[in-house]
Amino acid sequence: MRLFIVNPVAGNGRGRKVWSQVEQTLQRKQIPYHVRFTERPGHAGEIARSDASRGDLTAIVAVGGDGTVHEVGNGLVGTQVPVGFIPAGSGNDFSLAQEIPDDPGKALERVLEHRVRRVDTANIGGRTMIGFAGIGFDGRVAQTVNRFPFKHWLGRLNYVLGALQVWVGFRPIEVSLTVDGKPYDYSAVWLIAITNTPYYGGGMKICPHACHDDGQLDICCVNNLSRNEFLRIFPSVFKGKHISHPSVTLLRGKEITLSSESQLAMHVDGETIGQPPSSITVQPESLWVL
Ligand SMILES: Nc1ncnc2c1ncn2[C@@H]1O[C@H](COP(=O)(O)OP(=O)(O)OP(=O)(O)O)[C@@H](O)[C@H]1O
Repeated sequence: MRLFIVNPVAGNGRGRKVWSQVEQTLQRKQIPYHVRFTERPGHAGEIARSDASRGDLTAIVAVGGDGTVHEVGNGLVGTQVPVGFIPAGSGNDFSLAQEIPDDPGKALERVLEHRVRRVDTANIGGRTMIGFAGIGFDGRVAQTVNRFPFKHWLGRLNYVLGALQVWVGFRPIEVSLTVDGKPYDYSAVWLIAITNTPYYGGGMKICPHACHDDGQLDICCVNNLSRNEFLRIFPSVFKGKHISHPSVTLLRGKEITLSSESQLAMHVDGETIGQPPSSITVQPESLWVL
């Protein structure tokens, strides 16, 4: 039996509409299912965590956006219950990375095929990162976008508008990193992205070579750029072309430690978490995905 966890407010109510389409198909095909609707932030994770141990579930399917997948994935990490995804959010980077179709009917077909793959996640201070995290500029962009009153109408344009708003006042910071024990000191850092998947922020290909099952985390650090130069190279991230710029450094490793004198803003899968923890560790093949 599959359990569908539906976030009715994802994508400005798209979650509920997408679910009614999916439900009609399940009923027409006489496929048994359970459904639970989320009632508050964090609820999808609570449901996934408690229902994963029921023993009769073959999969838990998130119907919503990246925030819903983040919560359900956090509830299922380390279990053998796979997470499926029917995209109904505004960004849906997880579906881009996993090549899950935007069309709810096709996404449901993929769930019903039940082909399980194991993917890496990362432990970030006890919270699980499913796809991507960001520190600095993009931590602030996530904070800004999550507060936009019109977030749900703008889809992927949110991140462009959020980025422009943060760009105006952002002050680059000093950050020291270690990656698998090797130290790196960066001055005037705009952002550090840590990812398992190439995409984040509504389709930006920040770490174009990231792979979700290589047992490694990909890191992109952008530093020592003037405000105007940052804006000039920004569009190139949508095609992953930013990586040839001399201010962009790519690293890869299993364990990252971070320290900075400044207050850092961080997001994990687009959810704002405030000050980052001091270490981030890959959890190889820890989540089963449909
Ligand atoms: N019933 C609810 N009422 C209010 N908030 C909810 C409810 N259920 C879930 N949430 C919260 O809604 C937030 C947004 O969900 P989600 O990220 O899935 O959609 P989205 O923001 O439209 O999509 P995306 O993240 O892909 O842009 C999440 O932080 C989640 O915790």
